[in-house]
Amino acid sequence: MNWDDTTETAADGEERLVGSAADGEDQAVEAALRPKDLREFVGQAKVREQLDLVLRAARTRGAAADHVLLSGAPGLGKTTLSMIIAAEMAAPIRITSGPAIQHAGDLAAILSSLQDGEVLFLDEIHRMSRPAEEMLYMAMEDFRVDVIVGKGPGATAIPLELPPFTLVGATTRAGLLPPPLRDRFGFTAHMEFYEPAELEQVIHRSARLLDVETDAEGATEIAGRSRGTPRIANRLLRRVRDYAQVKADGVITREIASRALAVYEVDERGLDRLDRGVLTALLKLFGGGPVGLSTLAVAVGEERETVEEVAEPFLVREGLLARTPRGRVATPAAWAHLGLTPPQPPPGAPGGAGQQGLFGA
Ligand SMILES: Nc1ncnc2c1ncn2[C@@H]1O[C@H](COP(=O)(O)OP(=O)(O)OP(=O)(O)O)[C@@H](O)[C@H]1O
Repeated sequence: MNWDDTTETAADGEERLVGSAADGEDQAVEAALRPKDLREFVGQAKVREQLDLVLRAARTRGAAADHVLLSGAPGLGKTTLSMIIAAEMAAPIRITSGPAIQHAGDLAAILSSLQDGEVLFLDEIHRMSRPAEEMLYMAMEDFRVDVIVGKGPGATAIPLELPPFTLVGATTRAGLLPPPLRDRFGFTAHMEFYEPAELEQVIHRSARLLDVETDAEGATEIAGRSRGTPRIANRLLRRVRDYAQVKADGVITREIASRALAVYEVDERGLDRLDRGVLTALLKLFGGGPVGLSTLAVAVGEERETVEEVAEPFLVREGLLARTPRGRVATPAAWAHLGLTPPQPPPGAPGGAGQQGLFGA
């Protein structure tokens, strides 16, 4: 699977309980829920093992760790890992993001004020401006930047020595990084979506920190609806906690989790109202497709972009919908998930209406 295709937009987290970008409430509580060291960090076993080696080796040498590139969808723990890197190196951390660095001078100001060994976390590194990016090449490789003073023919480059530092770049789109930038990272890790059992661990840990009692089945129920993403798991946990406290005795069981998430219209597979609306239209109005994106969007009453960027990535990832050259097509799993029966082909016809794109004879 090419995960770049399945990355949700930053906008989707604003109103959706199952959006993977951080909303205001997430930002307020996430600091409290972040694991503080590699042992507490759940899942991503290979990344943890490799990073542990990189950091131990750097500590042994008494040097700053190699630059680290973390790629993966929003909410999988890139910011958390960057903070862990700083903590494990007993180094301070500076946090900024690509869109905040539009001029090379912005970057020069940050780099020149770094302390020896400091970790610089650069989120959305693929969104930095080109001049800043070029300055970063030299900074990463030689711990030096050329600051340009003046303009036109009289401009001069003044070299500026930097202290050794560790750049941790994070991106949802590793494919968009220019190769010269990608090549300057000593260690690159791709974060995968989490398995349900790993999300259960995240939920139990967060429940302990939030002081809410959760039984094993309650955590399983929430994990199954969390779309492989710790941020969503933590958010659903908070909504289920509200329900448990208002409508029950405060303890999260399977029954309570499932009743709470029914209120929020998040189904047992993590689809919300928008996702189900798209699937329902595709199945009921278009016999499972193929149907063009614009037609589907009109049928759902949403913008084309909303269907394409917000709903579809997860439906594709879940194997419920396929994007084909002839249009959007539902898979057999989509029919099963909504409890509907695919139309049968008339006798002698090659394949059913809903199956033409993907499964036609
Ligand atoms: N492996 C993990 N174990 C426990 N909690 C985790 C893990 N990964 C992420 N979390 C929790 O999920 C939330 C989101 O994590 P984080 O902010 O690090 O994601 P991110 O990948 O940086 O997202 P974005 O790309 O939107 O910045 C945090 O509250 C964090 O505590």
